[in-house]
Amino acid sequence: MNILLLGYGKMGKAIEQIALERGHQIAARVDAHNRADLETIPADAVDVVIEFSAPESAVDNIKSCLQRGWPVVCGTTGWLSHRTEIEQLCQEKEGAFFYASNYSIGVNLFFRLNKTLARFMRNYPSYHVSMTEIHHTEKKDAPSGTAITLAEGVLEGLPNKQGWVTKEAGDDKGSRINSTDAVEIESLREGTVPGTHTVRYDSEVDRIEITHIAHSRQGFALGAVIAAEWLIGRQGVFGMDDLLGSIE
Ligand SMILES: NC(=O)C1=CN([C@@H]2O[C@H](COP(=O)(O)OP(=O)(O)OC[C@H]3O[C@@H](n4cnc5c(N)ncnc54)[C@H](OP(=O)(O)O)[C@@H]3O)[C@@H](O)[C@H]2O)C=CC1
Ligand SMILES: O=C(O)C1=N[C@H](C(=O)O)C[C@H](O)C1
Repeated sequence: MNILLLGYGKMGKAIEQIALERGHQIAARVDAHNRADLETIPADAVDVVIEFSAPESAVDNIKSCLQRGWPVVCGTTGWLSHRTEIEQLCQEKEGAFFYASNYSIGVNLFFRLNKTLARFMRNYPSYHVSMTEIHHTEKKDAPSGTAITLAEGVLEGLPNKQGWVTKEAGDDKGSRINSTDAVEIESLREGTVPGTHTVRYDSEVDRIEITHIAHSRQGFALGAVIAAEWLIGRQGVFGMDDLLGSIE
């Protein structure tokens, strides 16, 4: 397939390498410097767009591609307040849109483990749930998209929790509620860490915790290319559960 890479930074380059190894072609590479070129690319030169750019650019990028009739696989985080708008546009254009906060197969298994653990902890209110995510210092958004998905999974399992809050005051993009009623997320930025997520349950006497550690960006990139291969020929709005459900 002919892939348009929209965003050609750390992820765009990792995706390019895996796409080429899997026999695909790169139709174009677009980043902030040559964004205007997007409008000049012939519609039939592109089978699918893989969009990993920045929180502030994702919405315009996705809209432009759906308007052109291109299927879009998006991995950019930090733009989800516009999700309904994008999904409506996709339906209106009878297009195809795939989003995941994390394309790694391992993280998606971890999401399921997290939901199961949260359901299991429902009857043990003496345990306090909290989360930590660690990423490289270039990351623009906090908390990570993956941490938000994990928090949503915890909230599904623990109906007494009222939302999520970030640990640092002033960085709260969740509901502003008492942290004892909420899932607390701590965001740390260290060196070149690709992505580490921990969910922990602390009591007076012990701690249960689960952690996913990405050793590199390869897992994210491979998942995004597999999602692009899967998306071709489909119409609608999709996520990793659709993809994994169809290959299990
Ligand atoms: N869902 C997932 O599995 C994963 C998601 N991510 C997310 O993907 C995104 C990108 O991450 P990463 O590659 O590490 O970031 P980088 O900062 O390394 O790369 C971002 C790229 O986007 C480009 N860009 C910025 N603005 C625009 C624009 N308006 N149009 C097109 N391109 C633009 C930048 O161009 P320039 O260099 O010219 O500024 C750069 O090439 C982040 O939101 C991150 O959270 C990351 C890993 C996994
Ligand atoms: O910015 C990153 O690097 C990552 N972003 C995603 C997120 O916000 O969850 C996924 C991964 O953890 C790497």
